Amino acid sequence: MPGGTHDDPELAAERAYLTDARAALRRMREHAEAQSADTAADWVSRQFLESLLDERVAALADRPDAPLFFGRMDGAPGPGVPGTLYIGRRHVHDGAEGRPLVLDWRAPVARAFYQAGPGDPLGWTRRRRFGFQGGALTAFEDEPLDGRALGPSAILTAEIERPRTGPMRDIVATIQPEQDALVRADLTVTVCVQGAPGTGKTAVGLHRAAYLLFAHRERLARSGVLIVGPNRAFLAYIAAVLPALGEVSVEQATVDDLLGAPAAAEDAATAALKGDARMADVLRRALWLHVRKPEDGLLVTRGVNRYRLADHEVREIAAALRGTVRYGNGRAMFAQRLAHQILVRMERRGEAPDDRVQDQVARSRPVKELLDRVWPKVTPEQVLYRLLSDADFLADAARGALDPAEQAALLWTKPYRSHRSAKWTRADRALLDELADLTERTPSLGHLVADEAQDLSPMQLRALGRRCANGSATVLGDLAQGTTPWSARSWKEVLEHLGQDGEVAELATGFRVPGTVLDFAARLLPHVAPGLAAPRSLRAGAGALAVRRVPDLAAAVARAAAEALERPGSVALIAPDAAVAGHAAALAAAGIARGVLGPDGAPDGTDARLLVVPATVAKGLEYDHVIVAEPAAIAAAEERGLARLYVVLTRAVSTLTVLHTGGLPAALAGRDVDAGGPGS
Ligand SMILES: Nc1ncnc2c1ncn2[C@@H]1O[C@H](COP(=O)(O)OP(=O)(O)OP(=O)(O)O)[C@@H](O)[C@H]1O
Repeated sequence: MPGGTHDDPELAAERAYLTDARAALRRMREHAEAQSADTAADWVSRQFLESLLDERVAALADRPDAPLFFGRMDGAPGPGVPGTLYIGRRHVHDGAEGRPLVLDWRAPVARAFYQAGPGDPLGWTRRRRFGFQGGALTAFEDEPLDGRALGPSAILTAEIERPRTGPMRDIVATIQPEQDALVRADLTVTVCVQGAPGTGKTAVGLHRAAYLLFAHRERLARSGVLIVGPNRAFLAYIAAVLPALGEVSVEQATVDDLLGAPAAAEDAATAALKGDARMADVLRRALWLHVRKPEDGLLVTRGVNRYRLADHEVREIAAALRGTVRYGNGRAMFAQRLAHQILVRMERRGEAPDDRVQDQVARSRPVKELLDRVWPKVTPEQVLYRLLSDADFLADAARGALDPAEQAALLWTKPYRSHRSAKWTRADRALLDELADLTERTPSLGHLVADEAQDLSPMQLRALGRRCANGSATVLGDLAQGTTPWSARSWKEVLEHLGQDGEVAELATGFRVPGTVLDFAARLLPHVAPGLAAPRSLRAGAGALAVRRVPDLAAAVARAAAEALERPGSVALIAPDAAVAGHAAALAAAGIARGVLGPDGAPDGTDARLLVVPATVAKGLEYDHVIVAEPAAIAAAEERGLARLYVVLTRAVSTLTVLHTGGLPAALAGRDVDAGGPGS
């Protein structure tokens, strides 16, 4: 029901309202700018106040490209709520009377904009959505909430089909009811979202972070919010969403950023074994094997006096602590408890030592020597080094957890000279993190969002779980897009490894991928995730798919790229990793400007509209036009190659062109595919 043409008086009234709201925002900003930090009592407070005021002024900027409001609700919702509400990215009020002109989309009353429907209008009679071009209000669309069935929203469809240029955009104007329910889930609740490609999981995770920061600003400002994504390209792609929603203080990181980048690679089977949750027990035992049974007592001399603890007393103190506290704390407590017993001896002799004496004894040479024999200081690197290089030590630590063949697989074939020269792999990094936590507690954040979580190993999930142990998490992913040998088979297990109780929700409507393309990719589903239902797309996508057998791949790629570049929006050629350099060179030779994403997802600095993307980096990304070169080679390149291909085939917003020379993988082939689509 699109409404509002250019000379419509109602559209003119809405434009006038926008002008008023912009003027009010300008006044709010001027007011904030006029505030002074001079009232601060001291220099430190002044600095703090100045930065707060700067932040406030920045938050009140009127971004010309981002509409100040995008929706309006009319009706009689109940006492205390105005009959008309405008919903936007932030609160705007009329300075003189404090009258709200625009309501932040995250405010509780704004929920109706996303949730009200003919079945449950929540007291409202009409929802209006606004269409903008640049910063100008150009159209509106009304949806009556009086029981009549709603047609699809033209503004939503236009928003989805708007060509992609640059990084991911926010979706505040068009969040769908089932997405909104996840975005607004309570801070205490861990939400786990299973969703097919393009159902908006990433968007939901980012908007949930923004919502939680609004609803629990103080608490989360203290404890922090972290977004974890699969690689640099993905983080760069999503980086602009939260700042556009006014949230600049959310940390975004890859697992490598958190745990340390790998310095060596290893085979998938070993990595999978190291990522297995059984390693947690092995590591715990390996660390505690360093605590030895005390053989001797303790003799402390102070001046002419000597104080003695019998060997059995020392043993009792060690035994009481062993395994009940973190290793590092245990060492400190062992020293203190020994010193305390010495103090008791002193008191028995009529002395009156104070706490300082206990500290001195705890730091004394005899206590230190005993500590080094019984409860030595060890670093995570020392423990893991020993575990991976000393077969007997590994056998002790892994007894009952790993069989002999698994133990043999863990040992380095060529051990490093020392723990200092060891080159740690990505899986080792998670083990080191576990050991660090067994030694000293990892601080917890308030909330953690983990995207593409299906790819994380149990040990990596445990590492993330530690970082939200006193908070909650939003876990996002798709079991069908699991491409690592340790990819999750069930969300229940993922939540268990993360250490969080959570509800699993499913998003079923695809917003990115046109229907014909999604149906084509879904042929792979029975092979990659047999339990999952085929996703359904919001858009039919006639003419969006072309699958061509070609005699000369390089020539066909160049032709498809040139055709795609004639259309608006971003273009990607996704190819097997090993073929990326060849395609990049061939395109350059054909005179077609292109950028290349590196193996870690870092762009090469060129700003060409066509990007050559290695298949293993494409996860989470999207482009208007996607060309996939040689799907069979993508499928054959790795153990879960069909899942990788499923990811690759679901990156397109408008068109997908699949080019192959030697046939498609059997799982994908069908009689109807070598025809039609873009450019035919
Ligand atoms: N409610 C919505 N309104 C408009 N666009 C939407 C909506 N939900 C999702 N989208 C768009 O659909 C696309 C896919 O969203 P997103 O990347 O969050 O999906 P995803 O489920 O994480 O996909 P993948 O599994 O492939 O990583 C994005 O361009 C996003 O902006």
